[in-house]
Amino acid sequence: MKELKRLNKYFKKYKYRLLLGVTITILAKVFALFTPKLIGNSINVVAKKLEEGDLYTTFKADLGLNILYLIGAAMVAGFFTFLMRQTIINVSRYVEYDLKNEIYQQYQRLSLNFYKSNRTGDLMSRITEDVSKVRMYFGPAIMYSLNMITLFVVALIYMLNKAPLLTLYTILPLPILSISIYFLSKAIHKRSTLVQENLSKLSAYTQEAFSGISVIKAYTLEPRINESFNAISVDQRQKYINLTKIQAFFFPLMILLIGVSNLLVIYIGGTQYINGEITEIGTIAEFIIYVNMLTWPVAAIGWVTSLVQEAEASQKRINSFLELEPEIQNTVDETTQIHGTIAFNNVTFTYPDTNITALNKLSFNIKLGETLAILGKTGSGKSTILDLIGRLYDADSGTILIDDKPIDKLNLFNLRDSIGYVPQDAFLFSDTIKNNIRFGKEDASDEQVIEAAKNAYVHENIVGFSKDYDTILGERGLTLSGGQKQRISIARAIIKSPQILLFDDCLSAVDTETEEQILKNLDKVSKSKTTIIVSHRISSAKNADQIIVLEDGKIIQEGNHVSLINTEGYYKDLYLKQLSEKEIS
Ligand SMILES: Nc1ncnc2c1ncn2[C@@H]1O[C@H](COP(=O)(O)OP(=O)(O)OP(=O)(O)O)[C@@H](O)[C@H]1O
Repeated sequence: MKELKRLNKYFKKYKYRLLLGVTITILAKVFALFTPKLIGNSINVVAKKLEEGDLYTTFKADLGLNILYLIGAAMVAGFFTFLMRQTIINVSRYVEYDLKNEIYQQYQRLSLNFYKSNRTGDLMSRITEDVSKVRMYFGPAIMYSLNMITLFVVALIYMLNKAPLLTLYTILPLPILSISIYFLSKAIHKRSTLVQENLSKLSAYTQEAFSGISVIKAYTLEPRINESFNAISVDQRQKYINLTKIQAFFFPLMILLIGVSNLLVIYIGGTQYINGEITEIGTIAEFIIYVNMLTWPVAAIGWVTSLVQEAEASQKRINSFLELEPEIQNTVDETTQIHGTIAFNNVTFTYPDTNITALNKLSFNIKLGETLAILGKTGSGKSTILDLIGRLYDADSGTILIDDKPIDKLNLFNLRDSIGYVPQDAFLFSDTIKNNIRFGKEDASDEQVIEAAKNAYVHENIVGFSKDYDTILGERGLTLSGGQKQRISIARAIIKSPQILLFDDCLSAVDTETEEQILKNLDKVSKSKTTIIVSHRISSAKNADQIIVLEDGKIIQEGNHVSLINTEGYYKDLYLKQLSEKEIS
């Protein structure tokens, strides 16, 4: 129960609703337990008529009254049972909602590395499957426990009052039922976990196959994919069959044990009645109903125990995420104004998961409003520089200064707010083009959206779509070309009008003429802003105030376009190569 302690705050939060739920549950059960008594009484009335030949009118009146009470008690019990579910199960839904939000907010707080070291499937299952297991602890587990306790206490008092010895014999098989259901529930849980695991494997496989459908078709991989899919499906079928087999024991076991209890009541109750130890025949009927009413709550002890164990295991997994502290922390509460000078002094950074040293004692300075272009072979550390400026990671050694202040002494949210970042792989949400651009500035007017799109040189493309800016993108919407995606992603950064603009090789999918046009526009919009352009093309870098060339996380060349094309090295070689390519084309 240690892990579930974290949930006590929710008991506090919903204490009044829960208290109401407890009261209602007790009332519901008390009224439900009138039924066996009244049925017993009715049978006694009939027996009296048969034995003593009561007047027909007295018999009718007595029986009628009993039936009336019976209907009344059943209706009241039914009403309270409805309210019981409305309170306790509702509380479990509120807790489920709160817990999902708590986990989601924690996910948002955690740093990028957390996402790198955990699979998306795991993150999803914490918030869906694990939370729903925990909800079972709050809802059904509490409700059935209360049910069981109330029923047991009240029924036992009634029963012991009526026939103590018969009571003992009647409840004898019940613990066996409870223990068997506990083991059965555990076995069911084990097998259903296997089914769940295989199901996620199956859906992950299918999802990947659908995402890569063009590769599958191009390489005619369908038979091979079908074969693998079939193998997982067969496995899934077997796991389901195993689960069904064990589930099939559940009700027969209950019926068997109820049958045994009923037999005991009839046999022992009958013998006692014959011997005169029980005076009323109605008692036997009353006890049979008690046994049947107690069976499910007693079986529920076993079920509830396994529910609590599952909830504890799920909460343990949830806690392991909730207790994580983000690696990147905001240490400054007051607002910090960012202007945009950037300085790297001897910065070294190694990715913790791969142990790759992406930057090695790197130093450079960018003045306010200047443009720096970064070139270099793939894997030389260009994108890593941009990640460190946005504090997606912290450097291992050396210092990064923004406006002459160490980066970690700035308000993290102000820092990120002042950056317009265009990633290498443009990511667009399944929403309209307009809203995708507006992600950069929530309150942007339509005119501002159009202006940004024009500057990113994508306006013409957008107005060519039938719903222009209201065109939906994403899986069920329009598929854009790589270059169009990149330019919408640029428009998103421009509209923000940030102090620092970071472009990570985001013109790679556009032709050189469009690139030139966009760069011209960018020059206009980034007049007083600090800009870093990562690229593999000389054309993107040539107008920058400063150019650095990286290799293995170190600067191997720096200068401006003119100085670098006059120096032997990577830049000049690339320039000559791209120049000849241009001539060919
Ligand atoms: N998230 C990450 N986790 C672990 N290692 C990484 C991660 N990102 C990059 N690396 C490694 O760090 C090195 C530098 O990567 P980086 O992405 O900065 O290079 P790049 O110069 O931008 O490359 P490209 O031109 O291909 O985009 C590479 O060797 C890469 O494998």
